Amino acid sequence: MNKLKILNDPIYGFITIPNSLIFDLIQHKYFQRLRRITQMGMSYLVYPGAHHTRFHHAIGCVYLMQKAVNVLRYKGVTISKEEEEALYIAILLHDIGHGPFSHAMEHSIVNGVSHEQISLLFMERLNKEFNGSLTLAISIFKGKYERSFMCQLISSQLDIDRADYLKRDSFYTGVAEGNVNSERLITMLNVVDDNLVVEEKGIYSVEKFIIARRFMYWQVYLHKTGLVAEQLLMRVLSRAKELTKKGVSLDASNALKYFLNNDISIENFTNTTLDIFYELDDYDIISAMKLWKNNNDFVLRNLCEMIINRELLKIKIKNKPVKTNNLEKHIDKLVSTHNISKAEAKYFVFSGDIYNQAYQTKKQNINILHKSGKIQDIVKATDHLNLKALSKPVTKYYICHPK
Ligand SMILES: Nc1nc2c(ncn2[C@H]2C[C@H](O)[C@@H](COP(=O)(O)OP(=O)(O)OP(=O)(O)O)O2)c(=O)[nH]1
Repeated sequence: MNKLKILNDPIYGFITIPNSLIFDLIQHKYFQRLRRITQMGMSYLVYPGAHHTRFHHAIGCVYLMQKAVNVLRYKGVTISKEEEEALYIAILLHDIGHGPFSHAMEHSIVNGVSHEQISLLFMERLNKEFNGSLTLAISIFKGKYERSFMCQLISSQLDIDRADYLKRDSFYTGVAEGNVNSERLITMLNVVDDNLVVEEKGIYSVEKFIIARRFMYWQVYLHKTGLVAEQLLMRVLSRAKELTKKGVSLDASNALKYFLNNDISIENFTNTTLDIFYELDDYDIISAMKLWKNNNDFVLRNLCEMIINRELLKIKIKNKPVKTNNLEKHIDKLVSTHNISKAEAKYFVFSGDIYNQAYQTKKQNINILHKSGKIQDIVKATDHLNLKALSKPVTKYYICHPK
């Protein structure tokens, strides 16, 4: 069977699958599941085109990693065949642990287990099945491999992940401001003492990249309507769990029922849990909400209806934390109009905060290599007045309540 396939990607054009192991991993049912996990959670309720999946993103990342390997080798950096393959595997599988709706449900299906931890569990399982062929990829993914630049290509402030998702999310949402020139950024990469650097002539592309990511966070990923939808989605699951604990039987797929019935944290995330997690994707959640919107429970029924019919709560973004009496006012109103308890009303009246930092000065810095050989953090190397200011973390606050 010919395993050297070519995929057609709307962003980069034809993507060649580099070898038969990568092909077998793509064909594997664990990876195919990513076709059913949306990349941007509920953002498609705001940007109707944003229906792309983790599958698209992972394949795009492999393409960019191939570019990076070629560019670095051309510049004289040695990368062995084994290292090259490990880089492709690590980037292909870096998001394999994302659950339904990606970030939107990360903290509601399981307790305190990140998608990176679940990605690692899948990689370790696949490593057994593929007789140890993923060992080096796992070491790179964990950031343990001694050649740091390889770990930095997988996870840093200028990594292949970000280079793909900004461009891809910009394409599928139609938000032009996120359209970074990923291929030029990669062309500017180099390695000094096994650390990733960007050549001086790439400074303006790096500036654009940092600003584009900031724009995408505030304008797209944390868009207030997407935010309220994702908050409602989390509440659907916590209400469903609460009802299940009280003995109410809810219709759902077996996989979803398992996570409603069991509080899973990293300590009890067993091999069986992983098998069941593999069964779970966006479709389980959508199907359940379609059934639950007719449930007798006021809270569950209304939360599901709001998402399915896109009749969301009102949301206001503020620069200061929301005052308790502001929340109480809306809670009391809901209690009296619907004759429900305060605890039930709190499913529809809540506040929270959102946070973003365009560039972190203290970890996984983006380093610029000057022609003189000097290496400098981008914040110091640039004459862009705003870049230092953009290193400050920004927190905003929100309140949600019925219209
Ligand atoms: N709708 C929505 N999408 C989000 C949110 N946070 C992140 N995303 C999307 C934007 C990107 O397509 C992708 C970025 O997250 P990943 O899990 O791929 O990477 P990671 O968390 O490492 O991102 P980072 O390196 O911190 O930028 O997820 C969110 O709160 N809501």
